[in-house]
Amino acid sequence: MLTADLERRAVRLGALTVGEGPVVVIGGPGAEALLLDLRTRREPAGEALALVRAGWEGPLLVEPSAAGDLPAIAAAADAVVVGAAWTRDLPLVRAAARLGLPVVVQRGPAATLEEWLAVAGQCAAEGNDRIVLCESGGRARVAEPAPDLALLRAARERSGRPVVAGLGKDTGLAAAAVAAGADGLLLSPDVSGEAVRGALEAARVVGALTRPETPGSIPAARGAIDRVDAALAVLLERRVGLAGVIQRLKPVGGFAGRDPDRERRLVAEMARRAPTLGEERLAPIMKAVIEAGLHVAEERRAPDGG
Ligand SMILES: O=C(O)C(=O)C[C@]1(C(=O)O)C=C[C@@H](O)C=C1
Repeated sequence: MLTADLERRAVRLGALTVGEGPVVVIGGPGAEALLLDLRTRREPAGEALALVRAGWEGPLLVEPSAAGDLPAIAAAADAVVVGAAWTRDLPLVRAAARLGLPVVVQRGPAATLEEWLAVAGQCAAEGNDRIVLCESGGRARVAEPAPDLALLRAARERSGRPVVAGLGKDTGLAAAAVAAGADGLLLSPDVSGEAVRGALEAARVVGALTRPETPGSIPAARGAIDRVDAALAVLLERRVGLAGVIQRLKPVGGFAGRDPDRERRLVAEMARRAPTLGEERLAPIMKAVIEAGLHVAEERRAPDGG
């Protein structure tokens, strides 16, 4: 039995790596990889793929509408998606695994963890170990299927394989899925641009807080730093708003009402979570942050003559 101690088997989908590094967003236009569901297309597979490829050179994941689509997929896609509807069709699963492409294995809505991992095992038995699991949930609770995040977590731990959360068009659970450990978010091909942007933001900001990264190159390390800075910026913006509220509530606000004791205490508290920096290095950082907040509060009060 595989355990969480085993090195996670990251899978490359074209230029995109799933399972190590940042959370990836797959789906419609604006995402890092596109998803093409041939079940929704009228043209033959080859034509539909040529159309998509004419406008997109990046990673492309394709779900077949029938076994006959597989050769066209092998020729033009970066991964084949074995959707929930196919997981009971073992000949198709095996044929998909033999294409030589990574396989995304979606859990059937009623499948248990064991049944789901057994489908992945069928792919591995064909000599294809480039498997990504996809948890999209069942139809038990809400009109739209929603991923079972506990199951996603368990699948990731048990298999050591990357797991993506299938969110469809509703990206309301994007942040929760990233926090639960999803390696990627899989959206519908026809999802709105706004939903894609929301998923990308959740992947960056929540991923920065919850997902350890060990980048091995300067661009990867800069990418990781950019994600941490994105989370820092969100928190700094929130902090400046709260600091403004407190200036209005205090009997004497602004620079005149500065409270050095409170500033020392909050730096000491932060040093517990940032021991590498420690109080001495955090103090000037927080001084700059606090003073920026006080300047903004004074600017905002100025028009009222306050
Ligand atoms: O806690 C306060 O009294 C505030 O005004 C907020 C705040 C801060 O930004 O955290 C700002 C100025 C004070 O010197 C201490 C803290």
